[in-house]
Amino acid sequence: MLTASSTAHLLRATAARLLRYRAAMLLVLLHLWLAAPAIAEPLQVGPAARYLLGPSTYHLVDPRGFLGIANVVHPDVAAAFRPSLAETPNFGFTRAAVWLRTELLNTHDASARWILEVGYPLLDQVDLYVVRASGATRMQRGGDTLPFAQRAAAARHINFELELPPGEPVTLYLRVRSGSSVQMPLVLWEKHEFYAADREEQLVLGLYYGVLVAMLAFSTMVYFSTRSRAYLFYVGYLVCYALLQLSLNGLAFQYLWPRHPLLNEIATTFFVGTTCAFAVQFSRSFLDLARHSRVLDRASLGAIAASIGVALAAPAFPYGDVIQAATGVGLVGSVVILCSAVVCLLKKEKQALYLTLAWTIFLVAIVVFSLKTMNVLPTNFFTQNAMQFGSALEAVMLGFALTHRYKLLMEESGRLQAEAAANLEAQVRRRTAELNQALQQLSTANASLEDLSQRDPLTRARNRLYLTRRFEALAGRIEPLSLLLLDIDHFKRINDLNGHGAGDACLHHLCDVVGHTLRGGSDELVRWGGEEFAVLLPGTTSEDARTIGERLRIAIETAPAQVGDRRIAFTVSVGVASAAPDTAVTLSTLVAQADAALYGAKHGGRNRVCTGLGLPLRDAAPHPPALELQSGPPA
Ligand SMILES: Nc1nc2c(ncn2[C@@H]2O[C@H](COP(=O)(O)OP(=O)(O)OP(=O)(O)O)[C@@H](O)[C@H]2O)c(=O)[nH]1
Repeated sequence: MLTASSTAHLLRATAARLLRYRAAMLLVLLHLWLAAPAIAEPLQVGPAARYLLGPSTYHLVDPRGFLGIANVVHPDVAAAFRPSLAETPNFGFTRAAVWLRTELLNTHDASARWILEVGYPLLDQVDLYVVRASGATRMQRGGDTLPFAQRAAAARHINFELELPPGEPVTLYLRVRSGSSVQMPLVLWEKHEFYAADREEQLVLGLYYGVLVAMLAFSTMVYFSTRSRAYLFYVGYLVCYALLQLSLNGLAFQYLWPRHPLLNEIATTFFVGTTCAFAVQFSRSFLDLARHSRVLDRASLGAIAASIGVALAAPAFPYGDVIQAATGVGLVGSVVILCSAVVCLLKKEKQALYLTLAWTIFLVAIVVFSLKTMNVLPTNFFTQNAMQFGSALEAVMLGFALTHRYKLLMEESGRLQAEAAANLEAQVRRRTAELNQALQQLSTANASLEDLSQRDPLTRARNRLYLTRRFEALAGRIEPLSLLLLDIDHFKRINDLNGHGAGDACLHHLCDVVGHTLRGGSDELVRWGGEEFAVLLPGTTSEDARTIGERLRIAIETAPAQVGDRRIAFTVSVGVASAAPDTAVTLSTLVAQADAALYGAKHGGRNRVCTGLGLPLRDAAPHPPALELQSGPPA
């Protein structure tokens, strides 16, 4: 305790300093002394479980923070205290030490235990002096610069345990200094009620964080399924925002880092910065802002840079400086997001509607909470938890926004898939058609090659290969079959007299004449080699074959070839071979028979038709056969 003389000395020194540094303040104080109301009656603490002390407190602002308890209990200084009147005495951001004084009188229960709760968890130093009527003073320290374990009750708000002897007035002095805003929601609780209320509050907060965690899980899953970065930024925003809320309401200090008051101090400003950065980046990405407004996109980038600056400054600069910058950044970020959402909404971007609603709800919640803090709105469950309700609703609304976006993404992906499937189908159809066409061309080319391989290149008549295959195809026939062999008479002479080209022309001419003379259908002319031709006559008896041979001979004899300006007449000798119905015969046998008959025709004087007789049909004839019939002009 200080002596009276030392107190007087200290007061004089105080007054001198005030005079020196704050003359204006002194005038105000003098005015206050004159106008100060008499010290009110102590607040009577009775059977109620909870007392709001705000309206019954008096305060004194000590700008330099040099006043101690010994000074403030002095009647002269005590008279300078002013009634707070507000439910929550609020001094904003101030470097001054703030003194609060309230007087209590327990009129009720000797056994009751009391807790004094300071409901603003960010206050750095809160010293409580309990001054008994006897003058005995007891001091307790509190605030978030002390480890959490030093709190009287393990609760998120700063608190002190009090003894209030029945019938004895007790004066409480609270000295507060803080880098944060100095707000003093003071509540006196009956101890059991305090714990019961704390449990209820924890339940509400648990529900709130449950909503945030659910949104977090949902967005994380959607991010991994869509890889859309807007979801990632939203997840970042939710994590930082949840940590910010935990820091602001004291739960982070209670549960996450109770032994690290310094970390607690840094956390708030750090998470304001990161939350703001993620929120703005989320809105940029979500709204595809660069496409809609370059100005707002740049403003967003600026807000993000400032937010990151705040987060980096958090551990490096005093809390009191950074928190003010953080508040400004948070405000600018919110305005930029809201403007971006409204601009996109005006451009008929439907998903901007959700963002606008979400942010409006959040801002309304801030306003409600602020109005409650300013005592414009009453303190009740809703106004007290306005921020929690607002941000939970905001998170849900943003969840709607992301779900809507997810739906759009899925629709787009479905459309692209259907388009791709249709394209693929069309491509397959086109390729199949091309392939079929190529196959068709190939088969035509093959057929053409096949045809070419079975034709004589000079006369374009069929060749031996064709005859062989045709003959094989006739195997198992039941009709008769005949073969003629035609050989131009004295063809060497034609060549010699008219030239080889004229000889070729005669070969062509022969083919034309035979082609026109033969029956259509199955009769076929084949160039057998040189000036020798074969005619296959399926279903033709020996008799008919001879007749056809004779018709061909006459046609050739009577139709000379026209080669340039010359007419070249020539004749042919014809050998006929036949196989009876149902008899097996080989081509070589038939050819040998026809060749023998031709041999007979040549030797018989040429230009005639001879039929082979007595040949064994199954084997090749070793010798020229006897001739049955000779036809042609008289030798
Ligand atoms: N221009 C031409 N001449 C050919 C062709 N093939 C074979 N010759 C000729 O046909 C002639 C056949 O002569 P020969 O075998 O002596 O028979 P030939 O003169 O008709 O006498 P005979 O058959 O006994 O009436 C030869 O001079 C061959 O050069 C051809 O494609 N074009």
